[in-house]
Amino acid sequence: MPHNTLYSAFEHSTDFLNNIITKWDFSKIPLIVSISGPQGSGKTYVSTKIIQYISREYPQLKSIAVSTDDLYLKHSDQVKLSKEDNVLLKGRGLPGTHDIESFYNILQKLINRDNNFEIPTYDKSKFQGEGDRADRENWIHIGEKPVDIIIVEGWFNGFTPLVNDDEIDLKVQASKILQDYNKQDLYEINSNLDLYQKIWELFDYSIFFNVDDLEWIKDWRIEQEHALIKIKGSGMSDDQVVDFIKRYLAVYELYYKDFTEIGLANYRKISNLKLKGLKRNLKLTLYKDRSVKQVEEI
Ligand SMILES: Nc1ncnc2c1ncn2[C@@H]1O[C@H](COP(=O)(O)OP(=O)(O)OP(=O)(O)O)[C@@H](O)[C@H]1O
Repeated sequence: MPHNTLYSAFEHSTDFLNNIITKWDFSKIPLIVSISGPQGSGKTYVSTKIIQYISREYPQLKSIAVSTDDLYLKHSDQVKLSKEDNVLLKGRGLPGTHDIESFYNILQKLINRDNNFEIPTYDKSKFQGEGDRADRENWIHIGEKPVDIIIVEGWFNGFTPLVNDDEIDLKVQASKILQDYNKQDLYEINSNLDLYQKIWELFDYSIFFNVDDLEWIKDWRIEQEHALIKIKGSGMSDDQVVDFIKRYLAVYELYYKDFTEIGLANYRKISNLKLKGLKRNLKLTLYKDRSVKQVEEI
């Protein structure tokens, strides 16, 4: 593949995927690809373009994109969770705020090639921005034809928990951001993350965005909010954005560096011999303008 940094993240992603799609035996099992990257790095942008590309280049294949955001807890369940002490779980976003069982069951249905069912989506504008599951007419409807390619987009896809509290304590010692939080709260996030591993294990391949400076997330998020204010007339102030992003930064401090070094750790057995030699992760290191600085397959 051309490791050309003039190519966009989308072009690198489709090069990577072409290699897999042309060898994949779709009569056996659908292909599940994770797209992971920090807030604002371009996951939705790239996923959407990939889906359009697949329907153009491989019209016989049916593809869908789902986001882990779609499986946030229903508003009533998030309200219950927010009443507990952990400040990191007050509001949607972090490990522990998703309906993991439903998420897992949906992926299993897709793997089993079920048809005629629906995948929930999430409406962030409900309850004055607190969000809730969207109305049923806005869910993804899987029709008669089962799905061949599933893109699963999520900001902490593939993150693996630290093995014990001592490891977390070491991270806390090294991070000012983490020192603002109660250690028990961090331990709880870590055990919540453990519950997502069975979902990550269903991912066959992973494309992820690596950034050199996590401070960019704030600027990207501020940029998004300014765009929203322009369109809708309201949105968060810059200070509110900084406050909002703080909880997320704690999770990056705990797991991001480790994840970007190894990529997706566990995986479903790939039955197709033709695919055995292919690396499972496409790591795209981005510049702040989201152009590609470095391309690695790991
Ligand atoms: N490669 C790109 N070229 C041009 N614009 C881009 C590119 N990638 C992303 N954008 C723009 O940047 C903004 C953020 O991108 P996007 O919503 O895809 O990020 P995200 O990672 O899905 O963020 P979040 O986790 O907040 O949903 C969008 O306005 C998008 O159109």
